[in-house]
Amino acid sequence: MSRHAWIDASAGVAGDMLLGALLDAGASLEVVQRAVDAVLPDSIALSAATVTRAGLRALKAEVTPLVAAPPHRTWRDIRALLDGSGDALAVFERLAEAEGRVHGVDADEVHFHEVGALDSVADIVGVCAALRDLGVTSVSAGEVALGAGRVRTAHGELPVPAPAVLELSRGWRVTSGGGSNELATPTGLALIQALAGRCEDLPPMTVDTVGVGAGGRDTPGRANVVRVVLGAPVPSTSAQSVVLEANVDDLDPRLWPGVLTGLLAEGADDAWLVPILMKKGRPAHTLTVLCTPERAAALRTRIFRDTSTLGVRESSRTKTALPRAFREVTVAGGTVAIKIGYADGLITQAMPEFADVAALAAGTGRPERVVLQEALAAATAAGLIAGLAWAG
Ligand SMILES: O=C([S-])c1cc(C(=O)S)c[n+]([C@@H]2O[C@H](COP(=O)(O)O)[C@@H](O)[C@H]2O)c1
Ligand code: NI
Repeated sequence: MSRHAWIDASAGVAGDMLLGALLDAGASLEVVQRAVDAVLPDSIALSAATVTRAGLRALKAEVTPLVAAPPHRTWRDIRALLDGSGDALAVFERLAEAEGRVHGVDADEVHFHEVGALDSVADIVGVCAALRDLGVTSVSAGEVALGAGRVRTAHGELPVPAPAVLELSRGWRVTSGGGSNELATPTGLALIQALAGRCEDLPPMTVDTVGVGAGGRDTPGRANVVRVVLGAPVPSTSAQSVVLEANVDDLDPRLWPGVLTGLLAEGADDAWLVPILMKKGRPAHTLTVLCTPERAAALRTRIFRDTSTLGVRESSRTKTALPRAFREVTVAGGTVAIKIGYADGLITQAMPEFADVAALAAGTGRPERVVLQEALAAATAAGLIAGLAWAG
């Protein structure tokens, strides 16, 4: 089963905020502590406390070092520490690359100060363990607020967004978010960049859990929190389609119906002919086939096999398909399937399947148009009324 986590970092993000949000969403503190202990034995105590931030309840993850951290650690040291924890390693690799670019040194030689401290290693290992514990199979995140002003660090005073944060923002939608505080830390951004597959506003999903994680500061007027929204992703209704086309002027016209039937049998979503006037004034047809990228090769071969064309044009299109469902209605002499299209959960289209109408008409000896009218009336009586979504 797939479970999606969407991260709302519109008020900023730090490692401990994200950890708090995932614990609030139900990740087990014991499981997370065990994962941290495996990397940093007897070094970190994790706890969580309910707090409020600008009037909102949130969970504050506390990451307490039990030992003094070594003053300088290179990426090489930390890589050895994280050996075997693939996702945490990927997050730290992002940090190392960003720090390397900022300080003009090779990633392997980066010396971490605050960022490599025990608590950020614990944040990263903890967030990865919490996501696993929650059964999360995919992650995305929205625009990230970075903050403004200046911050005190081991490098002295740095402008906000901190240089490593800006490096880690490449390719992501960000904003200052107003105010004059640091809202996103390098660890927070690295977690998002390494774990979230894409930057997007809240995607279509059936939400089951919301977790709210607190940052350290309580700023009036703006809740210093990260939220995670967990649920089942709703399959996308827009998909890539392929269009195959050929202009044909020399095929015996009696062959065309069989060509179209054969293409549909080969897996085309649709196939049609448009009469055209070609070069040299020749009457001809454009054959168009719509299909999924997976079926394109077989359908191209079929076009070459069944028609006289010497070339097939191919282009890629985005297709938006409304979610659809079928309901059966009963009319005199049998049943007819009604194909229903939905937009935002409302019925936009409810149409009897014509193959059912034709079969019933043939079987009962009644005109197709009468069976069609009966099926439409039965659909309306069943509450399947098309056009409601467009009613204003
Ligand atoms: O430790 C280092 S090298 C460091 C570099 C930078 C740069 O932007 S470069 C920034 N900082 C600041 O450290 C704290 C802690 O960050 P975490 O990611 O560990 O939460 C934060 O204020 C950074 O701006 C440190
Ligand atoms: Ni730095």
